Formats: sequence, C-alpha cells, structure tokens
Amino acid sequence: MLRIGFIGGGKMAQAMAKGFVSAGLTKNENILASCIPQDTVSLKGLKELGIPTTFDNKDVVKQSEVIFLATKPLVIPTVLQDVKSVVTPKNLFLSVAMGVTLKTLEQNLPAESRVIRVMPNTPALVREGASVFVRGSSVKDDDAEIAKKLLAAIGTCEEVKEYDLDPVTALSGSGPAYIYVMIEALADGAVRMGLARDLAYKLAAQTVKGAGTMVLETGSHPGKLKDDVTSPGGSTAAGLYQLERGGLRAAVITALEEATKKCKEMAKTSQ
Ligand SMILES: NC(=O)C1=CN([C@@H]2O[C@H](COP(=O)(O)OP(=O)(O)OC[C@H]3O[C@@H](n4cnc5c(N)ncnc54)[C@H](OP(=O)(O)O)[C@@H]3O)[C@@H](O)[C@H]2O)C=CC1
Ligand SMILES: O=C(O)[C@@H]1CCC=N1
Repeated sequence: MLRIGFIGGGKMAQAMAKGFVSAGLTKNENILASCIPQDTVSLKGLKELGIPTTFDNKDVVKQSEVIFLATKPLVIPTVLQDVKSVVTPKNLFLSVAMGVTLKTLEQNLPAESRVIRVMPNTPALVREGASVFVRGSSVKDDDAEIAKKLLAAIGTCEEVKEYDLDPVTALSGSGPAYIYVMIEALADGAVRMGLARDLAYKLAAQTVKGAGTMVLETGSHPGKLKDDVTSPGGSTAAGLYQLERGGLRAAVITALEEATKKCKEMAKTSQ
C-alpha cells in the first residue's frame, strides 16, 4: 500500500488523510504526519484518527513515497531546506500550500525533484472534495496519475495551469468557509422566523448540497435553475430582491478578488 506522509498535520492534512483511509487507498498506520510539539490540537486530532506522528520532518520524507506539504505557506521554504538532505528520487511532493509557487518549491528541493501543486478543500474529509493540481517541471505522467488517483478518491480532480491556482484557491479552496457562513445565515433567518435550530441547519445544509448537485447533474445554467424556483409574485422573488438589495453578488465577487490577491501576495512573500 502507498506510504503517504504529511509535513504539517493540521486541518487540511487531517481531512485528506481521513479521506484517503475511507477510500481504501491506504491504512492509518501507513500514513505518517509531522507536527510541532506545541501543537497539541493537531496531535490530538491525529491521535484520534489513528495516524502515527513524528516531530521530525525528515522522518516523513524517509518513510513516505508521496509527501504532502501541508504547513502554513510561509513555513514551506524552511521546511524544504530542513528535509533537502534526505530527499531521494523516490519521493513525490504534493504541496497544498496556498500561493507557494512551483518555482519556490523546486528551488528549495534538490534538482529534478518531482513536485506537484495541489489545491484541495476540506470536504475531502467526507470524500466530497474539489481539487486541482499542476505538474512541476520534473513530473512524469506516472506521477500525475498518482496525484489524480489520490485526489479523485476524495472528490473531484482537475489538472490546471499554474496561473489558475490563485482564483481556484479563492473559489474552491476557501469556498467551503463562504458556504458555511451562508448555511449559518440561512439557519439564523429561519430561527428568527420561529424554526427550531437543529432542523434549520439540517434543511440549510441539504439545500446547499441539493442545489450543488442540481448544477452538476442537470448541466443547467444556475440562472435557469434559480428561475425554476422563483414563482411569479411568490416568496422566493421577495427573498431574492432583499439579497440583491444587500449586495450579495457584489460581496461574493469582491471576496473572490480579495482572496485571489492574498494568494498573489503570498507568492511574493514566500519566495
Ligand atoms: N484549511 C483549508 O481549508 C485549506 C488549506 N490549504 C493549505 O494547507 C496548508 C495547511 O493549512 P491548514 O491545515 O488550514 O493549517 P493548520 O495550521 O491547521 O496546519 C498546519 C500545521 O503545520 C504545523 N507546522 C508549523 N510549522 C511546522 C513545521 N516546521 N513542521 C511541521 N509542521 C509544522 C502547524 O503547527 P502550528 O499551528 O503550531 O504552527 C499546523 O499544525 C496551508 O498551506 C494552506 O494554504 C489548502 C487548501 C485548503
Ligand atoms: O485560508 C487559507 O489560506 C487556506 C487556503 C484555502 C483555504 N484555506
């Protein structure tokens, strides 16, 4: 079975690790995640998942074929310099770090290291992730196949160009957070109108899931699907009018712009 390692055992690493195990791609005991000793929250989470841990990033490189780089972006160059001496051609690196370019990753590893940039999202935990990946300069077709196999097992997977990664990060990388805010707001509105909170969260979450599935499975334009819900003179039209008045679309569009800018800034500061 594939030996998968994570340098940085936080939220994204745990979501992917759990997804890989649920998909039967590997077993808990074949994964190794590194943490820093002070990070008791991640250590606890990994222990609960049954994933072995180490405080030495070099252990992850020595023991794993596929290594996910899952620390915060700014730490990545330091981490790579630390492990560089033990990297061998058998290691395939998959970086999930927002904004850290292939150039920066490759410059901090031995020449011809196989590096892939990935942008996953946390629904990987329930195998409903949306991931994209970009090949580094020394990546072979077999390496891309490994990335595809891993990512497709925890959701959808697309290969893209590196210039797409910042808007992808803003959309599907960060997107779950925007949707959770929407679910909270939908439920808060319903609770305000008298609905029990548990039922409100359940209905809000299923509505988001159902609407997403409609877009994916019918292939219809979201505008048409919206029109299908909006009866003339009805309640939806009354609600939509308030969303437009509140500037929902402009707020979402600007949020994506700001998140993309943040990725571009990170590309510069993490060089
Ligand atoms: N969360 C998400 O939804 C997504 C995250 N990502 C990317 O995943 C990466 C991790 O994000 P996320 O999981 O949210 O962040 P977390 O802070 O939860 O995870 C990062 C982990 O790395 C640890 N760490 C810090 N320094 C080192 C080191 N030198 N060696 C080993 N581990 C170290 C951190 O410890 P400590 O906290 O104590 O510093 C922390 O446990 C980021 O680069 C982010 O851009 C990508 C897509 C989605
Ligand atoms: O917030 C972040 O920076 C990371 C990248 C995408 C999701 N989480």
